[in-house]
Amino acid sequence: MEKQSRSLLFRRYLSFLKPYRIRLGFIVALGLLQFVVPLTVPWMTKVMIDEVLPGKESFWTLHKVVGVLAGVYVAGNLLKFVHQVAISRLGSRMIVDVREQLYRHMQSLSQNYFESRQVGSIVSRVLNDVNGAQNLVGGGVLNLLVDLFLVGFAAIMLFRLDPGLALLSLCLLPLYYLTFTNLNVRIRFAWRSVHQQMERISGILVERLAGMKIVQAFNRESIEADRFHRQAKHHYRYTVKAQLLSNLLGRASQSFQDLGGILVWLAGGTMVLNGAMTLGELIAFQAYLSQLYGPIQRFSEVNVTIQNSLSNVERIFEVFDLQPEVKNRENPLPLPTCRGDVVFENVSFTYVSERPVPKPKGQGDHEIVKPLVPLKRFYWLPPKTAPEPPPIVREEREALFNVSFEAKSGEVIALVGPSGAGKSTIINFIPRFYDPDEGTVYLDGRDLREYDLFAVRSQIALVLQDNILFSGSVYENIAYGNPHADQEQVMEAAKAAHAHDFIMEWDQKYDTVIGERGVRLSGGQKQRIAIARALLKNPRILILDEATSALDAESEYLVTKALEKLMENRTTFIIAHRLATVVRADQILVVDQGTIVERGRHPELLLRNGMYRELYEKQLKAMRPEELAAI
Ligand SMILES: Nc1ncnc2c1ncn2[C@@H]1O[C@H](COP(=O)(O)OP(=O)(O)OP(=O)(O)O)[C@@H](O)[C@H]1O
Repeated sequence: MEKQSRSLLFRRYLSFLKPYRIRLGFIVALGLLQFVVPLTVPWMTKVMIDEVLPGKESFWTLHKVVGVLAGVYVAGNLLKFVHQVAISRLGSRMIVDVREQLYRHMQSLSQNYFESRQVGSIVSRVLNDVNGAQNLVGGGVLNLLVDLFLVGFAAIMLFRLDPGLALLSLCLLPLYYLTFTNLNVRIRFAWRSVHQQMERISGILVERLAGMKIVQAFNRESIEADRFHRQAKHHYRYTVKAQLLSNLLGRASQSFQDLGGILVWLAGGTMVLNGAMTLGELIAFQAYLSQLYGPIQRFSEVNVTIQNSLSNVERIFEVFDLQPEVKNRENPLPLPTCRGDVVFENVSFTYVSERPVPKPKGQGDHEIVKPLVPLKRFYWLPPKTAPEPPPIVREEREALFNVSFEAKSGEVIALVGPSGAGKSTIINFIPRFYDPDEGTVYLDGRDLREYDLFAVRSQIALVLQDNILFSGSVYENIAYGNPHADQEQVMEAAKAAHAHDFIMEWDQKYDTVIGERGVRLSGGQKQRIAIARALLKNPRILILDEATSALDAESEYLVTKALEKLMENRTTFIIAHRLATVVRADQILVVDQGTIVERGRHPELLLRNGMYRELYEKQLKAMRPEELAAI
């Protein structure tokens, strides 16, 4: 991420307030009134002491002054209430926008982003960080604008009452500034540690909760609980440190305020005794002084919120600053109809991932954030930049070299080869999850990158090995393939996918709610619902990462039938694990170490005595008699 000064970060964040300019103006105006009204109080105290109480005015004047004072208090309170409500509503509204835009942006990011991060740490940005950032608007920060006016007004009044005394009372400010600057930078770093630690906790927590079966099967509960305890303990430590520093700053600014007051009592008291100042003037002076120090004191309190929230905001903008690797060119071509001719021409690709430098074994723990501290011990000026990002290693893994092949519309292309050969990498280029580093993928004769990304993806459906179903009803899961489909079409798709019968056996039928990732379903059922979802999309190109090996014979038969239906009249790419599919394919590509080593139809390849024949014979040996009969 580009290094950003805090003020730039603050301004970028506040740009989310742009649509609410009028509301913001109203809030600032209310805030001004809320503070200006009580500013009249010290002046009225002076009038009371110097004019009303010594008996220079009538009782009626006393009543009038007290009446005005009461009015000022009531108005002040009312204004404060309305002001607070308006601020919290604006803060919440703004956070909805930030969260929405962040989520939209995340969805536009390339697969690489999701593959190189833990789900929990991504979730932590959308939920925890955005929540924390809200306080920048809600937690009294907007009052600071108003406080600026208040400080100015109080300073003018102090100089009007007595310039010499005013200078004396302000001489502590430079010292206060240095204390503030140096404590402040430490508070910011402390909050950064807190948020980073929270991200680590949530990364591992989500992972372990999703894989609870493995945790329990390997009896790792108590080890996992210990890990959680260790992470939470560090989060606690960092939070305590951040709060301690914040508290220290609060007390320091209170002490400066008290010291200022004492100096004024000493010098001002002497002046009153010498007759150079009236008692009322001294009391008014003290009151204005506290109104000058009040905002400064408040600022040091609100500063805790600012520092905390700014480190959240930093993390939000880290995500906003990431650019999708795969995106539309300018004026992309529409793709209203698609034949489904796919050509790969000399495609090469290297996976590049960037991750923090791993700690050497025995030196530290990747589950715990190292406490972050400022670079210098003392700052005369507030430091301008964010801290250095952790050192990153760039890992490159060459995955494909010069892959070329041609798939004609309606053909079935099977990709076979050993694990890690590059089969999934090849099919990832078709929906543009990645773009090739070299070479070109053509669709209907044109470079895939010339088309609108959304249009390309709407022509493609995927049925993956580990089919992800979302929490919701079966109906919603199938309709995910085409939100415009009606009930009849959803049922048609389910029938074609051989899913209708088992769905109708459930009490709630299509309304049955399936758990997160479809845990209540068997492997074969999940697969058939995923096929129904793909059928409903009615794609021109179909990508199957076929995984029928884990299914029993009955499910496999039904899934195969469903797949055959799904493949009719579409260009189909299959990462084939089952010989039955491979044997019938129009073209078989044998992939090994990132290149296509053999290609052709089944009988030709068998004759070649190469890698295909080897794979074929290995599978043949492992086959059940009924599978052999099917071939
Ligand atoms: N996101 C990634 N980042 C880095 N390397 C990757 C990534 N995905 C795959 N690879 C690497 O690229 C190579 C090809 O992987 P790929 O998943 O395409 O193989 P595959 O033939 O589909 O394997 P399998 O049949 O086991 O699924 C492997 O060495 C793999 O480790």
